[in-house]
Amino acid sequence: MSESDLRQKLRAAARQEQFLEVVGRDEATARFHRHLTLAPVGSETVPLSAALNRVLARDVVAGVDVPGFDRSGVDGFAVRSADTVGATEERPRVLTLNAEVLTPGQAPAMAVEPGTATLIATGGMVPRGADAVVMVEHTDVIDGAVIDGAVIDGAVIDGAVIDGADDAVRVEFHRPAAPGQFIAYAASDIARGETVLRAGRLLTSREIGVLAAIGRAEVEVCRRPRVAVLSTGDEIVAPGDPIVPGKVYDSNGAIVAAAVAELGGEPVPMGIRPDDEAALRDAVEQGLSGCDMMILSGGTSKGAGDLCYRVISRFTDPGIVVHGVALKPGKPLCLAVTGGKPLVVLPGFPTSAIFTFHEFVAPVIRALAGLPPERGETIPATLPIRLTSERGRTEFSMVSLVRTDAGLAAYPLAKGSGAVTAFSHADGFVAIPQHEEAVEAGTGVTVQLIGRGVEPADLVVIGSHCVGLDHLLGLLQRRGVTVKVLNVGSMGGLTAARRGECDLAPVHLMDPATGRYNEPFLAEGMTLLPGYRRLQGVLFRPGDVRFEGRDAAGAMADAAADPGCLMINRNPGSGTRILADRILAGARPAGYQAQAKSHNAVAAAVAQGRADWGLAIETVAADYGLGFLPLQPEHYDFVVPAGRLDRPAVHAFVALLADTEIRRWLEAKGFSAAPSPR
Ligand SMILES: Nc1nc2c(c(=O)[nH]1)N[C@H]1C(S)=C(S)[C@@H](COP(=O)(O)OP(=O)(O)OC[C@H]3O[C@@H](n4cnc5c(N)ncnc54)[C@H](O)[C@@H]3O)O[C@H]1N2
Ligand code: MOO
Repeated sequence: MSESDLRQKLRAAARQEQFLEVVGRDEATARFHRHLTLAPVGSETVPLSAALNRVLARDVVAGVDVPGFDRSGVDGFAVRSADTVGATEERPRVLTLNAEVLTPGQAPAMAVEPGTATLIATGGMVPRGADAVVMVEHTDVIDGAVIDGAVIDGAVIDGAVIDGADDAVRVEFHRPAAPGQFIAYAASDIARGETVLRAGRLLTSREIGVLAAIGRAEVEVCRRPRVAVLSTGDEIVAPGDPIVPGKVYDSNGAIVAAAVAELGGEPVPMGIRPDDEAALRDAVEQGLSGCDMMILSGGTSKGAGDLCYRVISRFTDPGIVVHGVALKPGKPLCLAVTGGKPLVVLPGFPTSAIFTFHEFVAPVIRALAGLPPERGETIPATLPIRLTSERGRTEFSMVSLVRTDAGLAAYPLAKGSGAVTAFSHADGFVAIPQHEEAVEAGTGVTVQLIGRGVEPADLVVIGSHCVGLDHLLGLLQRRGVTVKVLNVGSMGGLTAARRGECDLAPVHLMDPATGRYNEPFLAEGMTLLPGYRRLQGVLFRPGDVRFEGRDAAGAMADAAADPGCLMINRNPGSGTRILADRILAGARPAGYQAQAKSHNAVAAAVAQGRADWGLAIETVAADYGLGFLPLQPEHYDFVVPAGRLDRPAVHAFVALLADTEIRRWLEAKGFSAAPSPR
């Protein structure tokens, strides 16, 4: 490309198209629904064996009674209850046995006349005259040679005829029978003509059981709406393919397809298309022709190459009805309808994509699939930390809920719209109205629950992240201890421990005055469980002579004086930042303001050349193939808040920490796990 062509392209890309009109959530929904038929796309009949997770298309009315006859619920004797009145162990009532045995499936030939009883098995048809069944355990056969308990299954005397007054078999009844005792009357479960299941019901194993009980071999279910799912963007790579920096695995395609299936739709994955208008046009045409609905993601905002919206704008029946919603995440959402079919472009950012999917698209899929609208559940909680928000958009913050003595605390999972994990780790979200800029710590909020709601964990861990701890917690989970982890850094963990929000706060905080780790930070009543040590040092690319073979402090001093040698720093409040500031003693190397939030982020920046050096732990340097100059071991310990030490899950964790096998594993991973001199 010539330089002038390039300049022209740059100018065009820099002058971005604006959103059509940013509207509120309710207005966006109303505009979308106005052009849609929110009803099942059709129905089909399937065998019961294929009915699981389908949605019933019509009410099901029973054509038979269940049970279809008066049925005995026990092995015993069918009697007239009046004949047993006053029976006791000492003065039993004696009845004469009728000459038939009622096994299940066999219609009675004889009535139970006064003074008689008929031997009947569980599931047998109660004969005329009888109004109760007495369990065999509460009787004695006077002529024991013919009948004992084992006979009742029908094996021994099945078909045998006990006739003649001389041969009469008599049975003693030791307690009175209540009328109706152990009889399930015909139609007591399901009556013929009764509506047993209603349209819109999701068929689980339980509903399938009901259908089988009334003799249905097939059932009419809603046809699953076919939903084409397409990811767009030059940078998007299919999972399984190799990846290089700058590219991104297609998570939207997988999550949207799975969510469509969860909602009763049939996802039709169309893979990935690059930012190419013709390719996108073809894909949209193909998706719309074979499906009831199409969902794209990416390329809907203002960036160079955001083509989806342009491709869709050619539809005018009515085509795009919303482009831009006053929500965060989700602003660039594009909702369109063509040929009566919904056509949606979700924002590319994963959290934005899945959030807008659940807000705007899921209700439509449910309706097309025949499912009733989902009822949103809310729960009150308190914000433990201040939450800021962008004015002008209703902001939804994903939160993770933690139980405290004072109720639930809602921890914001502040990872931004680009994160993939925020939605999957969240228990729910809170909305910050569009005119508010912040919600202060301690404010009561209403949490809209997602998924299965709040699941209390046995062990709540809030604080600094470490791969060593990940391993320990994984072992605990496998031993049946449920764990909830929130990585909020050492300072955040300490504050959570002070408020009693966690069982363990992993921390690595050095007191700048004394150089001592963790202990100086403990508040009254807190206990410190000694963990292990991690070697902190300088990360650099192998072969960089500014660092290779040098001592860490000297190399840092020289780097700080060289404007061409870029540092990547850590966030204030992290243990590593405290260490860096202590060693730099007021020096401000180039790059000092760039603050990564984890050891891994420091390593990635150095490995990819966006920075030349930074401080992190040795294990991470090894993972990224980087050089490492050791500075000092830091203590990674666990703060236990007052009153939590005796919890069984904490005990289990303490036992793990003491396990020789585990300490050996930690040593092998580069952590120093020997009892630490303090
Ligand atoms: N100047 C402005 N820039 C942006 C604005 C704005 O108002 N003014 N809005 C921002 C908001 S809000 C969002 S959300 C994003 C969404 O942009 P797009 O929908 O155009 O999405 P892309 O630019 O294509 O991608 C954004 C981001 O997401 C990644 N991505 C895309 N597809 C996938 C996928 N299938 N799986 C995983 N990740 C995906 C992509 O690589 C980008 O990192 O725009 C802001 N910009
Ligand atoms: O609305 Mo975007 O989804 O803020 O990130």
